[in-house]
Order: sequence, then structure tokens, then C-alpha cells
Amino acid sequence: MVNNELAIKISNLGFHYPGNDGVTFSGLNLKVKKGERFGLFGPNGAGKTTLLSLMTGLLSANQGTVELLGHDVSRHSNKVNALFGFVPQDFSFYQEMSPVENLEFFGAWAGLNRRQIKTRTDELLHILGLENVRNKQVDKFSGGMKRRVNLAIGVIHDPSVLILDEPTVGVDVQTRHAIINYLLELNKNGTTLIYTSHQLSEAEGLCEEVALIDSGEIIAQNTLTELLKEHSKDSLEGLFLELTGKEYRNDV
Ligand SMILES: Nc1ncnc2c1ncn2[C@@H]1O[C@H](COP(=O)(O)OP(=O)(O)OP(=O)(O)O)[C@@H](O)[C@H]1O
Repeated sequence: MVNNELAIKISNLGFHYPGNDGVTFSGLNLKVKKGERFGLFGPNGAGKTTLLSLMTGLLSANQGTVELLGHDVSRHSNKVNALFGFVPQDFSFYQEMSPVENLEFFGAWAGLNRRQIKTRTDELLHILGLENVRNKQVDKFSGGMKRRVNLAIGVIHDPSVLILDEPTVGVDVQTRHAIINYLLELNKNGTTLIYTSHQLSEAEGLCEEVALIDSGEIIAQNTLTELLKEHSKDSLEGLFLELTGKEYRNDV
């Protein structure tokens, strides 16, 4: 039966990269409730991107299950693909095309018809402040403008669950505000947000539920308020340093 309460349910997840390089997950469990603003934080190399890639089915688990709104992601069904949007850390669009051409391409790929693509494209370019460059080639854009194009592509099909891997890395204050406010607006309208970032003060304003990950293990999960109270900390950064230590991470 489809579980209507959980956006993500990861059960007994086992994963390692071929050749056992990099992070290993062994019996990892994680639940994210529908409608939540969930943040996943951890040091470099902790396994955040790997875990997000397992959530979206981009990587396949060696063991256990990943369910997205009650559907097994390993089946790669059109139904599952329509339910989530993914905003990857690396730019995932065609640099030689314009925002409009990219949104047309990714909108069609997501199964939207021409009319839906046109409506969503106009709406998103307006919300994300890209109207005046709608027909310009993206490779000429600044980092912040490219981040906004990346985000527009991830939400073109209005997904129920939006998974974002460091969506504000390298952007200026204006773009950061615009992106975070847009994410809060999406969440107000029901979109579940699953987000990772190293911008911990930004994350404090966005996330209500928080998980910390280190070396492939979830070492804490609760509401941000409860975690801060439990560890007598007044910031996510303080909590992060207490739970993950102060050493550099040089895993290769
Ligand atoms: N394709 C791959 N093959 C082998 N190892 C990999 C691969 N991708 C990542 N790794 C390794 O797995 C570990 C976890 O990487 P991952 O990108 O998930 O970490 P992260 O928490 O997202 O880090 P960051 O904060 O630096 O983005 C790292 O040691 C990384 O080098």
C-alpha cells in the first residue's frame, strides 16, 4: 500500500561504489515526512550527494529500499519521475542553449505538453528574474544566473518533492535571498524540500527538520529546535562542530 505520510522512506540501505571506493552505507534508515523542509548536513565526503543520488534513483542501492511518496525508486517509473525534481550541485543544462530552449527541452522530457511548457517557462523566468535574458545563451551567464536556470529546470514539472544539492553555492546575497524565498513559497504550497548545503546560517532559516551525516551514517536527526536544545547549542554550526569534530576531511 502507498504510504501517504512520508515523502522519503529509506530502509536498511546498503551501498558502496564499485571497487569499494568512497563512502559506504550499511543499514541506513531515514524518513522524511511529506510537506517538510528537510536539511541533510555533513562534512565534505560524508555521503550527502551519494545519498541524494540514491533517493532519486540515479544510483542503485546494493541492499534495502528507497521509497518516494510510497513508490520504489529503483523501478524508475514515469510515475516516480513525475513526483520529484532534482537540482544537482553541478549545472545540468545545455550551456549553448538559452533558458527558454533548456526549459522547453527539459519540460518535454518531463512529459509536459507545449502549452504547459510555455506557461511554466513564462512563470519561472518571471519568478527567478530571468525574463530579460530568456533568449540569451546560458554559457554567458554569471554563476548566480546559472544557479537560477538550474533551479527552474528542477521545478519545471511542479514536482511534489524537490531534492536540492547545494542550490546556492557560489551565489551573491541577492540570488541567495531569491532562491531561499522561492523555496519557502514552494513549501508553503505543499512541496516537500530535501536540501543539502554548507551554508549553515542559510539552512537555519530554511529547514525545520535536520539530519547530520558523517562517514555514511546518520548521526543525529530531529527538528532543528529540538537538536539545538538537546545539545545546548544556539546555532547549527555549533551543533555541526560538536557532532562531527573539527578535523579536516581528506578522504579520496
Ligand atoms: N563515483 C564515485 N566513485 C567512487 N567514489 C565516489 C564517487 N562519488 C563520490 N565518491 C566518494 O564518496 C565519498 C562521498 O562523496 P559525496 O559526494 O557523497 O560526499 P558529500 O557529503 O556530498 O561531499 P561534499 O560536501 O564535498 O559535496 C567521497 O569520499 C567521494 O570521494
